[in-house]
Amino acid sequence: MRTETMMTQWYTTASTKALTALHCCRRHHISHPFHHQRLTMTTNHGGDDNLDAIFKHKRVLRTQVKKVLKAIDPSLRSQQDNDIQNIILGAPWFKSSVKLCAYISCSALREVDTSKILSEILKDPITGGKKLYVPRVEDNNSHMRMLNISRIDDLVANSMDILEPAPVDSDGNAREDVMKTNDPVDLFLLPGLAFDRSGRRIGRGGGYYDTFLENYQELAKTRNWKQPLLVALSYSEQILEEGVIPITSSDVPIDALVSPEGVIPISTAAFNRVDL
Ligand SMILES: Nc1nc2c(c(=O)[nH]1)N(C=O)[C@@H](CNc1ccc(C(=O)N[C@@H](CCC(=O)O)C(=O)O)cc1)CN2
Ligand SMILES: Nc1ncnc2c1ncn2[C@@H]1O[C@H](COP(=O)(O)OP(=O)(O)OP(=O)(O)O)[C@@H](O)[C@H]1O
Repeated sequence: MRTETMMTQWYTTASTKALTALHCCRRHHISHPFHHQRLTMTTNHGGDDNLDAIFKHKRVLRTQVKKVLKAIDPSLRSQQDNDIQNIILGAPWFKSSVKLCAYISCSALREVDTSKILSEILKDPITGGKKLYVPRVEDNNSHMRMLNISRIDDLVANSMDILEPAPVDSDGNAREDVMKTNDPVDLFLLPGLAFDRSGRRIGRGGGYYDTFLENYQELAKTRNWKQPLLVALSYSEQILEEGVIPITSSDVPIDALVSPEGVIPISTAAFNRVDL
């Protein structure tokens, strides 16, 4: 009873903070794009024994952020889409990347548009020198693969209405799975619903990305590869105040955020990229 009351209080305070953060974002449009705080995120808020409360709180935050995203004026959203994509296209860490994993944005989900970035990568895959891998959900067990595509036409809508590649290409050959390749991925462009400036990220609740990233990081470690830079794309309204996003030990922290105001480096890896 006492624990329940305490949890409800914590949960209510956190929700109020989240709403305040959302309102602040909307009014002030984030005035400090470069936040020089290094990432030290090994503990979680409340511990895994509070898992139910954490998942419940994440669900509340998802609902609130979705509402805010739906309320953004389409022309302002489109402006943010352009700004974010232009920042990425002009960034040295993007230009120098050779093997990338990126998401195929879904406008119905109000995700930051990636179409311009994807077209640029796929424009001239031979001379452009970049290889692209995109998500394909395999089952309901949080299992996602990243498969190679070389043309936007390689994509078909899945049951969730998100475009994804068929497992085989038009010639009937199995698409390359990034977990089975011999070279490291340098860059992940990640979707998400909410973020903070310390690297916390909330996805859509499937656990797909966290599971995938943990497996990929493990693979990179066993092969002695440099870890990829994990960069999330975020509308200003999705960056929440510190202390609002609860995390568990399964949540993989991001290295940097790109919002219309600029790149926000977070981890030591991001700060060490002198070109960031
Ligand atoms: N563009 C894109 N592709 C992606 C992801 C993503 O977040 N964005 N995923 C990242 O995991 C995986 C797919 N996971 C997804 C999980 C939920 C929903 C979705 O439509 N959720 C609804 C709520 C559904 C419900 O609660 O019943 C929503 O968010 O409104 C979509 C994709 C792989 N591909
Ligand atoms: N109360 C709960 N107890 C244990 N596991 C849960 C609970 N609620 C949800 N989960 C599971 O935890 C996993 C991860 O959820 P989480 O909220 O971390 O996802 P996410 O970070 O939004 O997703 P993604 O990694 O795809 O972006 C999901 O597979 C979900 O089914």
